[in-house]
Amino acid sequence: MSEKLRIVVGSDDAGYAYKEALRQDLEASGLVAAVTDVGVDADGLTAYPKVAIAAAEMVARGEADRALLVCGTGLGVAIAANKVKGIRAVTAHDSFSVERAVLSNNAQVLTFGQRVVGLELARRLAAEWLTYRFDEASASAAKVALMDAYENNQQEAAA
Ligand SMILES: O=C(CO)[C@H](O)COP(=O)(O)O
Repeated sequence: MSEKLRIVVGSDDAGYAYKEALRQDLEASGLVAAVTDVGVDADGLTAYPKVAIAAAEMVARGEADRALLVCGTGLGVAIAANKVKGIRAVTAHDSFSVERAVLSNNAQVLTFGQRVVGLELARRLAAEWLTYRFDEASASAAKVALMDAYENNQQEAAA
């Protein structure tokens, strides 16, 4: 068994119910070292970019290994998380994409849309997601490195 992951979960109000269900699944799985919930709470109205950026920054700082984020479509939280340096966030609502998000793209952030995907499928996809680990020795690693290199050069040019 691979090392257990530290996972941060978050949502806006449109993703709250799924975020709660997924957090409970993660906590009960026995496959996760720690689950951190960055909100929202039941009556929370925090805009999705704030929650997504808070979660992605935890991953970028090395305080969590991955983030699982939910909004209405999954798209807004992915876009916001991708603004954080070093973060690769994807929306994926099918099993193959969830697998490739980790194995091809080394994405640390997976997002779901509560208004798009059924709860039971989201729960199953999250369970599958936990089992994958990126292989730094794989052929995909050089492709991911190209994205990192572009991002790092952009940062240097802006400095
Ligand atoms: O899905 C969302 C963003 O991608 C969010 O839950 C709702 O955003 P809104 O349509 O701008 O309210």
